[in-house]
Amino acid sequence: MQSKTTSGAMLEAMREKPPLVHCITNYVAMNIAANVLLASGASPAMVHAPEEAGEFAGIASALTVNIGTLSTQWLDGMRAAAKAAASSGKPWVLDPVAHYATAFRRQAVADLLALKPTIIRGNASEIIALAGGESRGQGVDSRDPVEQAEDSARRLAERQQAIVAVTGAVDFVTDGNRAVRIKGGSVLMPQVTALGCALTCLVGAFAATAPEDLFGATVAALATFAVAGEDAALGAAGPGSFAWRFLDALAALDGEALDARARVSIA
Ligand SMILES: Nc1ncnc2c1ncn2[C@@H]1O[C@H](COP(=O)(O)OP(=O)(O)OP(=O)(O)O)[C@@H](O)[C@H]1O
Ligand SMILES: Cc1ncsc1CCO
Ligand SMILES: [Mg+2]
Repeated sequence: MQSKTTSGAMLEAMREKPPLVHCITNYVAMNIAANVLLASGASPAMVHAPEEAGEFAGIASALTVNIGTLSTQWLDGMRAAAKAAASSGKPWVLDPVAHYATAFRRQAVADLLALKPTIIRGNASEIIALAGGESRGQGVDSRDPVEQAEDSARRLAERQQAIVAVTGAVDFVTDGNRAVRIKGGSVLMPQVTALGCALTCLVGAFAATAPEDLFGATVAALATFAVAGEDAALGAAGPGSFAWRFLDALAALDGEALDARARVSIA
């Protein structure tokens, strides 16, 4: 890999010193996202009220913002938190859930992009639309292959000066200059709601652990999901048993196994 420290070393470092991760995510995702962070060794806190979100972002080591179940109040909290994170130089991750669906979401994402997220994580339909292309997404679900979003991701990364992660059957990460693909996971993953949202929070956790290598941190989070997803699929009878097996697989994964099994290639 291209980073100085490996994905596995980052996972071990996170477990050694659990980072406090400020997550503003949606109602659907809050529980699974918090459990994903705990199983991976991070310390999640779901804080969205505008009265406290800015203050809390000052305490946490990284922020993640997800517009899945948006309201005006929540958006106020997101803006306050993003401003606080940006002004104190902390990494913050944007998950632009279904931003193409309504005028309210489009405006919200434009406002948040102006606050310069350090990392953007979305599915292929979201990233294509964010770069100005025609996406086939339906609500929160992607209907485009990741390969089709790769050029969009590169353009978006250059325009925003951010790292862009596109997830799907084969994930893609770019900073506009470098790019990698990550294989793994399971077809059951998009059958379990909010796993992508939970992954966005985990990207924040790795970014908090390795703020000096945000590209490597993003790859580490995606590789962690890819390997744990393969393990969880082994005995799963369907999405229900996959979901609990996935948490167990995350908790059981160690740095050595992650490095040995991560399938990351330069794109
Ligand atoms: N067909 C697939 N095969 C393997 N892994 C997959 C597949 N589709 C998605 N994944 C994995 O599922 C995880 C979530 O990515 P996905 O693209 O489904 O997010 P999302 O659409 O934002 O999800 P949500 O909105 O439900 O939170 C990622 O780790 C991704 O690699
Ligand atoms: C189903 C759903 N609706 C709004 S957010 C969300 C979680 C997956 O993105
Ligand atoms: Mg999503």
